[in-house]
Amino acid sequence: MNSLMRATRQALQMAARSYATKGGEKDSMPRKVAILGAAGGIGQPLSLLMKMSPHVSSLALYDIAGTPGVAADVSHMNTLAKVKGYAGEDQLHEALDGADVVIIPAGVPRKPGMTRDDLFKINASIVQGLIKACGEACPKALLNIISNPVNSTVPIAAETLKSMGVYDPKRLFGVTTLDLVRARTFYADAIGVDVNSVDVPVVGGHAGTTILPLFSQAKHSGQAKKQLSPEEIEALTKRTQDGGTEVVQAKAGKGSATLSMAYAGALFADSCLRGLSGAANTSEYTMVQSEITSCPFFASKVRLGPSGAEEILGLGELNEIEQKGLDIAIAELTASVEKGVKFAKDGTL
Ligand SMILES: NC(=O)c1ccc[n+]([C@@H]2O[C@H](COP(=O)([O-])OP(=O)(O)OC[C@H]3O[C@@H](n4cnc5c(N)ncnc54)[C@H](O)[C@@H]3O)[C@@H](O)[C@H]2O)c1
Ligand SMILES: O=C(O)C[C@H](O)C(=O)O
Repeated sequence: MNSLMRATRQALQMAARSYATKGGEKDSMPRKVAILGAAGGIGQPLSLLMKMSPHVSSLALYDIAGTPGVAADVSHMNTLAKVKGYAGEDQLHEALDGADVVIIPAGVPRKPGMTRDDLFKINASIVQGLIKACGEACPKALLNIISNPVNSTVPIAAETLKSMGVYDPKRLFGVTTLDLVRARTFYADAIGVDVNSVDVPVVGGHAGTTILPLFSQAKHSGQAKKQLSPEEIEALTKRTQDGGTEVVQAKAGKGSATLSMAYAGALFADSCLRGLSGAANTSEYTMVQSEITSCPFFASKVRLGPSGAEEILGLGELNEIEQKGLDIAIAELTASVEKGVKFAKDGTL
């Protein structure tokens, strides 16, 4: 195995975090992962990365079209997972049947000048339809929602599953991992330390000011080359909140983050799989149904286990600026959650 392949596989093993199960043994459970929207900008590299995961034995690639090609391509990789492509709605249930984890990057991305909420009109129905199929075909699967606006699509998913009588709040996740990935990268660059040693909590939601990095709680090892001023922290906060827009503008009409999102989505899905297998110390920041703030859905650190989100951890101590940011985030996030719930209940767009 050459060094690039080894490094990539190691990265997929969650940056060399332990993959021992509680009993200290390697997981041997066959795990099925389904990706809905697998032929898209995120879906294709995400399919590649999940095919490289040592935790996936079966990979179902679903999209409205284009998946036979993606599946044929990815299936030639000499890694564990057996790959099958599914195209069109009449193959959706088969794709989902027996899935342990379903990753959903289906839907339209932003163009310059748009907010994530501008995607609501199209993506709300797409997510609702796909979640309904999940509720029918694999109600016990862990659902990883990537489709924007995440602040509304997660509550839409919850309401849809509730109306079917199969909602388990421990099994529904909004994927906010890209915000963590960005905050770590930007912070490590700013203070001049090894990015692998950096940890920055990012809580709240996944749009603009609802993305709240907590740099006062940032950790790293090694000697920082620079101490950051309050102005520099403010700029880092803004850059983290606007990370998605930075990519949308750079792509100039050709979509939003796909490669970094596929990486982030693979990290999160991999943690879900390790949690399912009982791996110790598995936690991620993710949006879940939550009581740690007044907002019914909120992203914070969550301990993952065999039943999904087993513990929602608190926010820790916030400084005065972060506390103000939290108040702003909660107000905006609550409105987006309500919008999602209303759509799911009466179809209001
Ligand atoms: N959560 C995050 O951090 C994050 C990051 C980046 C992008 N996103 C979001 O992810 C979504 C996808 O982005 P992309 O760049 O991959 O877009 P894309 O247009 O490249 O791909 C989307 C795919 O979804 C498919 N699709 C549409 N309707 C579908 C349906 N009913 N069933 C199955 N598949 C369907 C399309 O055919 C397409 O292949 C967007 O909403 C984007 O805003 C979220
Ligand atoms: O910004 C977007 O529209 C896509 C995604 O939410 C991101 O953060 O990159």
